[in-house]
Amino acid sequence: MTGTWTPESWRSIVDAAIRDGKTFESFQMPTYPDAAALTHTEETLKVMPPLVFAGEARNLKKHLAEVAEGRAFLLQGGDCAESFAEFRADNIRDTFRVLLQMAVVLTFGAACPVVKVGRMAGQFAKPRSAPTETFDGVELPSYRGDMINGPDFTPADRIPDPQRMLRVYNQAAATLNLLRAFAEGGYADLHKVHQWTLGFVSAEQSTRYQEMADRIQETLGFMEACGLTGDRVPQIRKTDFYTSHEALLLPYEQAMTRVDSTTGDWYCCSAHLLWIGERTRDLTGPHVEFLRGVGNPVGVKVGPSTTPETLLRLCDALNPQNEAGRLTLITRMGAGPLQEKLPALIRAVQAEGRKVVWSCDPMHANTIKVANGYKTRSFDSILAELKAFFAVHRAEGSHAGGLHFELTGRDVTECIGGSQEITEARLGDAYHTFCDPRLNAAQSLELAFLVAEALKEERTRVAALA
Ligand SMILES: O=C[C@H](O)[C@H](O)COP(=O)(O)O
Ligand SMILES: C=C(OP(=O)(O)O)C(=O)O
Repeated sequence: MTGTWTPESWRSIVDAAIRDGKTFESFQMPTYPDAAALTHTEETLKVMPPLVFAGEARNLKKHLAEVAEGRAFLLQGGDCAESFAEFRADNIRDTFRVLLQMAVVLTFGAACPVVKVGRMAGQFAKPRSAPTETFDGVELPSYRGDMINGPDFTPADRIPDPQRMLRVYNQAAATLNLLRAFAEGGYADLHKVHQWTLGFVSAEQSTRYQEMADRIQETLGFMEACGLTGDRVPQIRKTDFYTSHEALLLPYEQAMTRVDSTTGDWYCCSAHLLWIGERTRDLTGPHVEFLRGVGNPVGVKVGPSTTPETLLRLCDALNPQNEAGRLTLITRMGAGPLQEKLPALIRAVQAEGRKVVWSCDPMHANTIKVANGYKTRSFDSILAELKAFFAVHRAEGSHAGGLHFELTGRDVTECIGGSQEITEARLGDAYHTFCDPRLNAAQSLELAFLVAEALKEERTRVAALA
């Protein structure tokens, strides 16, 4: 990856592969049947206002630099796949609220600043394990997310339609508008910590949360008595909230890429942070080529097959200046493989002094299909991977910097276990995901309390060594 980067330089990689008999699908992108309609959509998007400003992406990078240096923690989460059908204000609010609750549990429980990033306002394209799926002897192209084709199992719905990108743009703009209003317009005021509770959270989680909220309320009272009011400490009244998604559908991401007038650098203005998935992190592939040239903070998923050598080459390609906050490595291996593979990866990164954020996605290596046909994940496997992540980083003297969850603020039954004891038999009660199973709000909060303990322990240990 040493050639000149342009927003479209990824295309020459795809074109060369197509000449060798590959297709867009080889790179988890669709072949659009109507090329003129695709071009028209791209040209339309190119002149639309950006969804985020480059300055905001730079602010996020500064916050992530604090994470990379061990002084803060990253919480990233949201839907597996956002959808057109579930686009409603209460869904956005509930996911924002559970992230806010988790962040407050982590911040207060571990006395650690938390950088909040939603898998929201753009997470509409999905890589798939197989290009087609078969039901009752009928084979159709796989659903690839609402940005690409439709979820209904009909030939018409599964045709890739570029118009969907425009709908995504509009939905992302409206979602972002509401998120900004929640984050800055009073909803996220810490004085409201009692009001963020969710009715269906178990009695145990609820009591735990209320007790913590009481203590926060008391602390705020004390701070106010000392003159530290919301006017003087804006973080009490509002919060920073950022957006992210997998940069999978490159025609869309390219069309959303703009030159920042302040710095003259290119930024992909569809979200603050973009990541490359496990299936598309090929060093010579189009996704790495595209993201290497934009100024946003970027992430890359790191599965169990990643070797130390590959990881270092990804660092070279995506963070050649070794800038803290630019690159987040999101491991997703499962507890067992993580214990086996992560130490060597951390050591390689440490030996070369690479500045990265280490985050853990405990969802994607823990997907199972159960007898009744549902795809699910067990709370215990998710927790086991999180514990292994903290333990390995502790053993290697490295900062376990963040978490990446597929979650929703709704009371769904998609993952089994947790204190609600969701069983396989209950999965069908409220299984609404468009792709992979998400933690519900109660399970998310339960994990946040457990992680706060691990984080507090890490911070106490580091403080004792200082
Ligand atoms: O979210 C991640 C992937 O898109 C998802 O796990 C793929 O699911 P599949 O294996 O059913 O294609
Ligand atoms: C597809 C995803 O994950 P991964 O690339 O790790 O499989 C995802 O996070 O949506």
